[in-house]
Amino acid sequence: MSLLRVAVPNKGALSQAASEILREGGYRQREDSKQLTLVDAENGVEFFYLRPRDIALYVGEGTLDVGITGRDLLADSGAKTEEVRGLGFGASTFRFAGPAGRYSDLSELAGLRIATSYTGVVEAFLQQRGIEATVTRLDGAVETSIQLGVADVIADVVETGSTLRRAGLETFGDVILESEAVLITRTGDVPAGFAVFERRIEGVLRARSYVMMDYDIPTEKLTDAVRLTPGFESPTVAPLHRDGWSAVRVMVPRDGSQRLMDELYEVGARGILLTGIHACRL
Ligand SMILES: Nc1ncnc2c1ncn2[C@@H]1O[C@H](COP(=O)(O)OP(=O)(O)OP(=O)(O)O)[C@@H](O)[C@H]1O
Ligand SMILES: O=P(O)(O)OC[C@H]1O[C@H](OP(=O)(O)OP(=O)(O)O)[C@H](O)[C@@H]1O
Ligand SMILES: [Mg+2]
Repeated sequence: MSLLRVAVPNKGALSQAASEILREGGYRQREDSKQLTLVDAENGVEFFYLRPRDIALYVGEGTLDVGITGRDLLADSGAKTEEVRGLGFGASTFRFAGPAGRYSDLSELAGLRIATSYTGVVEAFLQQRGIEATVTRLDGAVETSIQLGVADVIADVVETGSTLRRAGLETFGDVILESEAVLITRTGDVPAGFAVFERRIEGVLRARSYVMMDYDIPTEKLTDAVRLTPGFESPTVAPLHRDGWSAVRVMVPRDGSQRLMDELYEVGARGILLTGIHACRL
């Protein structure tokens, strides 16, 4: 049986979290950050540790079946790939920035020199808005290019904004693009073995964002309680040995689960328990 070939970021902001999600999905991951490939024959997958910027290219060409990369890098590459789903980590925005207080509107970009590592994204954005400006590609540390007189403004990844602040810069204009880590495949291609891989990743994401809730409730209040906790399909309800009471077991979103416990208590639920989900298939 042929192995599913999966590209994983080898360095940078996405690398650790990408390996973690795969490990939680039951896949073997490298122990040594210099290791470039790893075969997990038991699970039918071979991992290739590559620069996230190159991953869209390999997947677009069909050399590799699946990849984890950033939505912004994917957009910049112009590769023929499809975003299967967001992965809930590596969130960032892509913004224009200039010296603090200097610019406030995108219309001011006309005629300026813009430095960026994402020329594909910036040129497409400018074209779409009908703005003419000079775009210069730099590999990194683009914030410094203004101070060095190479550019008037930059377009770069902003996460906390602290790199910009330290360089005396601030963002202006609309967000160019919102990014996060994404799972990609080649456009129009569903590789063999991908369904299982995707289900495992999906299971990890669900297990991270949901918790299991158990509670006991007077049966006459069951309808009210189930309205608060509808679950995915429907909650499991079992009779308690004590007459007139039921036991409920249901998955609920982790966010807001404490408030939900308060509300259930108000409705009459008792013995309310929250437990983490280690893994799941839905
Ligand atoms: N704080 C961050 N800094 C840089 N990239 C981030 C950050 N948060 C998320 N990302 C995402 O990580 C991807 C960039 O990958 P890249 O390998 O260039 O990471 P990097 O941290 O810039 O690594 P390096 O600078 O060592 O090459 C993009 O998709 C970007 O949106
Ligand atoms: O908003 P922040 O939380 O400060 O993060 C954003 C900064 O992090 C990245 O740089 P990186 O460290 O990857 O260096 P690079 O520019 O050399 O890629 C990015 O290019 C920004 O400079
Ligand atoms: Mg970087």
